[in-house]
Amino acid sequence: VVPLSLSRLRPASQAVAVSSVNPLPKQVKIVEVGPRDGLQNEKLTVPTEVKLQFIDMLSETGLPVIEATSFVSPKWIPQMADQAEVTQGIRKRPGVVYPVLAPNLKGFQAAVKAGADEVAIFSTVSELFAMKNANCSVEESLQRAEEVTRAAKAAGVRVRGYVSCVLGCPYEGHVSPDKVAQMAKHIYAMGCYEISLGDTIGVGTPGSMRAMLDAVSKEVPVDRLAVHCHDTYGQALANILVALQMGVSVVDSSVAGLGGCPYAPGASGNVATEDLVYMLHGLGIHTGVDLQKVMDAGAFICRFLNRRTSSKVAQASCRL
Ligand SMILES: CC(C)(COP(=O)([O-])OP(=O)([O-])OC[C@H]1O[C@@H](n2cnc3c(N)ncnc32)[C@H](O)[C@@H]1OP(=O)([O-])[O-])[C@@H](O)C(=O)NCCC(=O)NCCSC(=O)C[C@@](C)(O)CC(=O)[O-]
Repeated sequence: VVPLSLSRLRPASQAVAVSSVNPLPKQVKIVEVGPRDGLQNEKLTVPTEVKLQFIDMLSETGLPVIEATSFVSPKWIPQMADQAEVTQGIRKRPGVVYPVLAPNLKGFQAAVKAGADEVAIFSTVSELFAMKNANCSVEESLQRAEEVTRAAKAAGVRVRGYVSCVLGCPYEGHVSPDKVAQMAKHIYAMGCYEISLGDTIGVGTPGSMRAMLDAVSKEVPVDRLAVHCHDTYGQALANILVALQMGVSVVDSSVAGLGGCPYAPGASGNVATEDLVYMLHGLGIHTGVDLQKVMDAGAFICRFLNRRTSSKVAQASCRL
């Protein structure tokens, strides 16, 4: 396990020009990643019927996208071994999309067989992270992604793309915004309809988020970008606010702040969906999401996992 070293990550310290920002979006699409990113790192095996009840509860909240599971190797991520049963068992609510992660063609084919109507591919800017996370080089991860996007196009399946470690890598430290921009451009050109920029280890600041989005939005239209912020250093909401100010209107989050990549040592969960919704509604931004129902889903899964929610909003609402 390589510890997160602040000196190697060189957090950006440039001034953020908040006075010259764009108006905030009127509406934000929230991509709930709790059932996948949220659960993939949990030691306790969550039974399929609990996962399905969790997803069904999330389906009732107004969330438009719920990433349900991942078709990765069960040897690598045992928690996702029931990917086909989960995909088949969801009570799909009309209007809600249920993407699944597909790291390679084998995963894609299994996902389609199980009835997935959207998949997500992933790559990264870090050679060491690619090796730890997917046992391949960055180049190989792109080849796999290319195979998936080609097969998806032929099958009429939409593909979302992730770029990981966009604000820092647990193994390589500082990441150049230009490198992220080139990777995002590459994945976008493959045919992904949206590129989610992952601060996998949550080391970004509003300064580094701004610098990275400045570079990426020169290569990919900003309305095709999403941000995916882990909250390890408590910067996620601030980083998301900067992204909104820069025109991003799609944000990934995880109910109860669950999550983290098993191959990103030291990283904590995603920004909590409850906290994100609270902030967005406070800014007058429409999400279509019912906060109380999200808190109920968070309480349900936390009860099962026997853990305290990481959502500050859920914690506060219990005290009130
Ligand atoms: C990518 C692989 C599969 C390569 O795994 P590998 O071992 O290098 O692949 P392989 O092709 O040599 O195959 C080895 C075995 O795995 C099987 N296999 C091969 N592919 C599959 C598949 N799709 N589903 C099920 N089984 C599969 C294959 O059939 C074979 O089985 P065996 O012959 O040994 O019995 C592996 O490294 C893996 O599953 N890694 C897990 C990666 C992962 O899930 N990471 C976490 C998600 S990414 C993330 O969290 C970041 C993100 C997206 O949230 C954004 C952010 O925060 O930045």
